[in-house]
Amino acid sequence: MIKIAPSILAADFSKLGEEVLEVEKAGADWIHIDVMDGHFVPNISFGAIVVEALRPLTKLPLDVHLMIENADRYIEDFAKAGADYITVHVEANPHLHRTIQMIRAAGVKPGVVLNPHSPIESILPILEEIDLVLFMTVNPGFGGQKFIESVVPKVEQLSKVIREKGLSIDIQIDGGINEETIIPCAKAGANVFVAGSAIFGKEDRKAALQAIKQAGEVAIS
Ligand SMILES: O=C(CO)[C@H](O)[C@H](O)COP(=O)(O)O
Ligand SMILES: [Fe+2]
Repeated sequence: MIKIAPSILAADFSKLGEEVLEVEKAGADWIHIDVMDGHFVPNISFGAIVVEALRPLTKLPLDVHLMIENADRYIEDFAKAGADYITVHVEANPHLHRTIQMIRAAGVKPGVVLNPHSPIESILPILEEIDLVLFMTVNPGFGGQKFIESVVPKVEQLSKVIREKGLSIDIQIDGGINEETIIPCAKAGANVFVAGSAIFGKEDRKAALQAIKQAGEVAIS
């Protein structure tokens, strides 16, 4: 089953609550929340208070993508704010086991993120500990960038490993997803798709979201 997670990074921040409600009504499965610190990535977005503000508005899972250094220091804050998933970058977290255990201990589902150039080998030792792997198909930091197709074979490889090990792990793709780029990713085994500009950048969010979802479903049918 294909899940769509609109990224609020591309929403109108002056009416963020309404934007979230609109994509929920349009059929969103998760809400993707991009946290950027201006260190790990060159951009600054927002912190846990935004998660806390959105939590009472929706029952959808809040999927918090931490593009920050020292993630351990902020896990408790995001958990208390109401995150359902917290994903951390392998490139920014040298003590991944500890970080993942902290997320789990805080009652949140942990996931790891790989930048487009990062090999899947770096996460094989912790596959049993996580609920989600996120493949970046752009370099993190900004919305609206072009999809990097060379990530797709990595998705296929990991998907095979997960199947062989009999694990139940969501594979998420983030960056440049639209109704065309979702096709090779879904075929490669991904099942959760972040889309920012391809949904919030469109007048008719429902039509945009449903077109992306349907393209993914057709690809795997
Ligand atoms: O993590 C991100 C950027 O670092 C965003 O989730 C991603 O860029 C979504 O935006 P778009 O769909 O417009 O590419
Ligand atoms: Fe993201």
